[in-house]
Amino acid sequence: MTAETSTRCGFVAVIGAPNAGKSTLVNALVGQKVAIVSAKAQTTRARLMGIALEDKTQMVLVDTPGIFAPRRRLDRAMVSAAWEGAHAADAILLVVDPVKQRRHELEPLVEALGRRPERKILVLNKVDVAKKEPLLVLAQELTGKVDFAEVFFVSAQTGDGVAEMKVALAAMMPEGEWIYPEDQVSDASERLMAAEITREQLYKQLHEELPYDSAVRPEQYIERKDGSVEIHQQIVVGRDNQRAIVLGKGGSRIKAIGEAARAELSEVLGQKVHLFLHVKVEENWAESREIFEEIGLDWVR
Ligand SMILES: Nc1nc2c(ncn2[C@@H]2O[C@H](COP(=O)(O)OP(=O)(O)OP(=O)(O)O)[C@@H](O)[C@H]2O)c(=O)[nH]1
Repeated sequence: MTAETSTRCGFVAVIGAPNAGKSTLVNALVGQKVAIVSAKAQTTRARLMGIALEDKTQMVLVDTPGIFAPRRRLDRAMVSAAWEGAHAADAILLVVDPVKQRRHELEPLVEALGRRPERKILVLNKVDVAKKEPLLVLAQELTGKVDFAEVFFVSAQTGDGVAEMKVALAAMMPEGEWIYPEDQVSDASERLMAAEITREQLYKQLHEELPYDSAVRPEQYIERKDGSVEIHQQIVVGRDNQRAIVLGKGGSRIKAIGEAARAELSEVLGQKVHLFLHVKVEENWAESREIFEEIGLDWVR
C-alpha cells in the first residue's frame, strides 16, 4: 500500500462539562444524528459512539456523559464511564461552552486532563453566540493550564469551523485498517438507541416537571415479518406522582411522547415502528444494578 492509499483509524474521546455541546459536536462530525441532544444537562447516560469518516480516515468518537462532582452511585458511574472513554484515545477533545462556563465543573476537568498522557485538543464551542474578546482570554487561560496540541473555535450547531477541525483531527489518527464497515455510524445497539430517543422526548415534553432520575429501559425489540419493528420500552420513575406526570390527563402525555418518539424512530431506523411504552414506579432505581446495565452503564462501587 502506498502512502496515498493507506487508511487511518483512531479513537477520539469527547469530554466536557454538562451542556458544553458534546453531543451536538459528535452529531456534526458524524453528519447525522447518533447521540441525543437535549437542553437539559447530564442527559448522556449511555456511552454512545459515533463514527466519523474523513476521506480515508475513520474516527471512532466516544461521546461521554458530562463529568461533574459525583455524589450518588449513578453520578459515579457516569464519571467513570466518561474517563474510561478517554483511556488510550488518539485524541481527547475538551469541549468548552465559553458563554455559560461552568467553572466548578471545568476546573477539576482541566486539572485531571493535565495529567493525561493522550493528545489533548481544546474545542471552544458556540462561537455563534460567544463574544470574541472573552473567548480569546479563555483560550489563553486554558492553554496556559493544559498542554493542548491544538485549539479550535467552532459552532457545533451551525457547523462553523467543524469541517476544518474534522480534517485536522483526521490527520492526527494513526495509520491502520478501519474498525467498522463504512456504512456504520454508531455501534450503540438499536435497542439502546431507541430507548435514548424516547428518553429525549420525555425530557423535551416534560421539561422541568420530571427530575433527572427517570430512565427508559429497552424491553422487547421484535423484527416483524412485514419489515416493521415492534419496540417495547419501560419508563421508570421514582415516585407515584411522577408516574401521573408522565401519563398526563387521560394518558394524553404519554401518547404524545410515544407518537413523537415513534416518528423519530421510524426515520432513524428507516422502517415502520410500533412503539409500546409502559410506566413503572421503582423507588431507588438509581441504585439498581439491573437497570444500570440495561441502560448501558457499568456498575461501579
Ligand atoms: N448556540 C449554540 N448552541 C449550541 C452549540 N452546540 C450545542 N449547543 C446547545 O447547547 C445545548 C447542550 O448541547 P449538548 O450537545 O446536548 O451538550 P452535551 O455537552 O452533550 O451535554 P450533556 O449530555 O449534558 O453532557 C443544546 O441546547 C444545544 O443545542 C453551538 O455551537 N451554539
